[in-house]
Amino acid sequence: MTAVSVRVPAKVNLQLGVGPIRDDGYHDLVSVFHAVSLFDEVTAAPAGRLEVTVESAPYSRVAVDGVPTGADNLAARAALLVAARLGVEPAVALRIRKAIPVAGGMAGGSADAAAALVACARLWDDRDDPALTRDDLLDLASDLGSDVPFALLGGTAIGVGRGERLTPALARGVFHWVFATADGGLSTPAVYAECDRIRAADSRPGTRPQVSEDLMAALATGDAKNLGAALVNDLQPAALKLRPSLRRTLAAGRDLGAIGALVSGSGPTCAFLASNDEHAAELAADLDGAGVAETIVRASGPVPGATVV
Ligand SMILES: C[C@](O)(CO)[C@H](O)COP(=O)(O)OP(=O)(O)OC[C@H]1O[C@@H](n2ccc(N)nc2=O)[C@H](O)[C@@H]1O
Ligand SMILES: Nc1ncnc2c1ncn2[C@@H]1O[C@H](COP(=O)(O)OP(=O)(O)OP(=O)(O)O)[C@@H](O)[C@H]1O
Repeated sequence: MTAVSVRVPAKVNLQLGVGPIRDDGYHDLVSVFHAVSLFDEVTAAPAGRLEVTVESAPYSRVAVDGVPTGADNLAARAALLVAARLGVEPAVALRIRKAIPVAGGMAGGSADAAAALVACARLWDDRDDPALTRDDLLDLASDLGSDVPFALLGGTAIGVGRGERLTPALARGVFHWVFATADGGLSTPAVYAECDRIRAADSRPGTRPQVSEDLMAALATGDAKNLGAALVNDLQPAALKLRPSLRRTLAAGRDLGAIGALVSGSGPTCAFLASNDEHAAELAADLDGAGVAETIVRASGPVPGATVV
């Protein structure tokens, strides 16, 4: 069997509604996920034992030094789960080429896990009579992390529960984005904990979130301006508290004409919506010049989830 490569997209949450903390430590969410054209690639090749290498993708400047290469890499954990389910040895070399910022709020580790699930299933499962269905892969994905199922699905989708229970959303057209990455990541649990602290200090435990009607209407009609106005992230105040410099980044994007601006997921990457491709190119150049970010990258969405290439 030869090597299998899988390309997998980053995500931005168009809406991230966060409910009160649950007994299991997670928060009930309403998450409108949107997959964008910033891709990691995971190649799975037969090997003597499980090995992981991580590098920056060609033409990308992602700092990969903090990413684990042992069994705690999410892609390695995905390979181990698939091997256990199929009753085979996890004898695979996983080569991860990253363009998704690490600990950036764009679900890079989750994307690699989803890619490894697909790559290992293709490598080890019977093509004519597969033991693992798409639903089995989605179940394994949700065991790996709340964002992993969406990285399999891609497109635009509403996630509830921890964010792992997905329904595709009706979305028309293509949206053009500019992402401003930051130097150094933010820890997802730390951002959720800060969100709880802010709410406790305000005596507001958080209410059960609802899907934004305005957002769904903007998606269904492909109206970028209305989408920009409807973007919302309940984790943003916490991310700004932990990384105050992001206020300047968001303000710069708005001042330079972005039609929507928000922190992506748990941050610290900031996402800016442009009216069209040309506007995105201008906004990216202007944001680059403003010096308010580590790197500026353009992407469009929605794009498909983890795909064999
Ligand atoms: C911020 C988002 O990226 C938005 O899509 C996700 O909610 C985070 O998803 P993820 O990184 O896949 O998160 P997981 O690996 O499942 O959980 C990491 C930690 O994030 C917090 N967490 C995550 C999801 C959730 N619904 N509530 C939480 O409180 C918990 O502290 C948890 O221990
Ligand atoms: N394949 C991987 N790629 C990146 N990080 C990984 C990977 N496997 C494990 N990790 C660990 O996970 C941590 C979070 O990284 P990740 O890039 O997934 O963050 P994130 O994009 O903020 O996540 P999310 O948006 O899902 O909350 C990293 O600090 C790293 O130690």
